[in-house]
Amino acid sequence: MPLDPRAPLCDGFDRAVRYLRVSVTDRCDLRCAYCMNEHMQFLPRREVLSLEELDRLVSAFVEMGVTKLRVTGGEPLVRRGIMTFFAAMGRHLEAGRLKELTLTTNGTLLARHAEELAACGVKRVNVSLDTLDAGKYARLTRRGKIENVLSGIAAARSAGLRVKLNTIALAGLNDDELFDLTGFAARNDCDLTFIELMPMGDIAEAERLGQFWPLDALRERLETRYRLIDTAESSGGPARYVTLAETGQKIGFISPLSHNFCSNCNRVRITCKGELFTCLGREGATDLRPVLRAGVEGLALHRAIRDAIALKPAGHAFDYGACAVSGAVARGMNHTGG
Ligand SMILES: Nc1nc2c(ncn2[C@@H]2O[C@H](COP(=O)(O)OP(=O)(O)OP(=O)(O)O)[C@@H](O)[C@H]2O)c(=O)[nH]1
Ligand SMILES: C[S@@+](CC[C@H](N)C(=O)[O-])C[C@H]1O[C@@H](n2cnc3c(N)ncnc32)[C@H](O)[C@@H]1O
Ligand code: SF4
Ligand code: SF4
Repeated sequence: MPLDPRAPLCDGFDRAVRYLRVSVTDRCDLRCAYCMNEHMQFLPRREVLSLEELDRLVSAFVEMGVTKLRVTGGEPLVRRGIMTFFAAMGRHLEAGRLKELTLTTNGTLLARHAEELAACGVKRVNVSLDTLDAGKYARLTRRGKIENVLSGIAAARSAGLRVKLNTIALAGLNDDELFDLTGFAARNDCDLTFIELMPMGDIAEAERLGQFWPLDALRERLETRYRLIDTAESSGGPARYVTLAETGQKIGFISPLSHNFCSNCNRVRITCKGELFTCLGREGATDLRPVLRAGVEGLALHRAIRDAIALKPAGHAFDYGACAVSGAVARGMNHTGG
């Protein structure tokens, strides 16, 4: 008897998968030093799924019980026609199948698209911003202009979108800006989440080790100025939240290295080539593109997705020793979508 497509997607560790992250392009208008090589080679266009194919693929996951969709990349807003994809996904929100449609962006093109995103049903956006210093920003991103991100954040707020800032904790880069970043988030009514740097992509080991700033140390520094109140709040993601007693603002910590959260994982990822990665921190994917392009989706696609998720790994193996990184993944974050 055919399996009910709405039967919960579950892995071998009894973790229900309800959250899909889709990397709609591996391309980006920035070249953040911790994410990609300066001379990054992007995928040839023929390898990338069309927006119509991505729609069919994502819709299969929605039919199978995924309720949260995050669009990411590369930089999702550089993909031509991407607003038609958001508009198309809006139909799943209207039908009540999706509870949340959202995106993670570097913010450079947000000013142009914020109103339209809100019209498609997006309620909040995550904007990556690691420094408030224009010079540092230009160096870190190897080309970015911080004013574009700042106007993107302002436009998102004017469009009624809730903004969460994502900041990678980077030793020697933003460890002197902790209170500036916290103050900026408070003044602009943004949530703020700090993230530990993961060993992914083509970055030299010594550079990774030098940049890593564990969030326990960041938290200790935050405590020199604020009283941190732990909260039980969860967005279903890996972040743990505190409230700053003095300002009432919410600060999140995503600590894959120092506090592994894999046992509660609820997510899988698809790439713009149609690969299904069931774990961000492991090599190995299932190629769904041939099934999708054979025009036999329906049951065959559902079965391929279900079989892959059944084999989802327990978690990553990232570790920073005193002088070596282990468990690193060669695939860049822009490929899988962060
Ligand atoms: N190891 C690991 N890191 C993750 C995972 N999901 C997100 N992250 C890290 O957290 C960063 C921020 O993720 P976001 O895109 O803001 O997504 P989120 O934290 O799930 O978002 P919310 O829905 O706001 O909770 C990513 O860029 C990754 O660095 C995951 O499944 N595993
Ligand atoms: C790969 S980007 C894709 C979306 C968009 N371009 C952006 O920057 O928000 C998603 C997130 O991954 C984070 N990221 C990239 N490389 C990382 C790494 N090695 N460890 C942890 N997070 C990383 C970025 O800071 C960003 O917040
Ligand atoms: S982190 Fe995002 S903005 Fe920076 S290079 Fe990677 S994909 Fe681009
Ligand atoms: S590393 Fe893998 S198992 Fe752990 S939270 Fe991320 S995707 Fe889930």
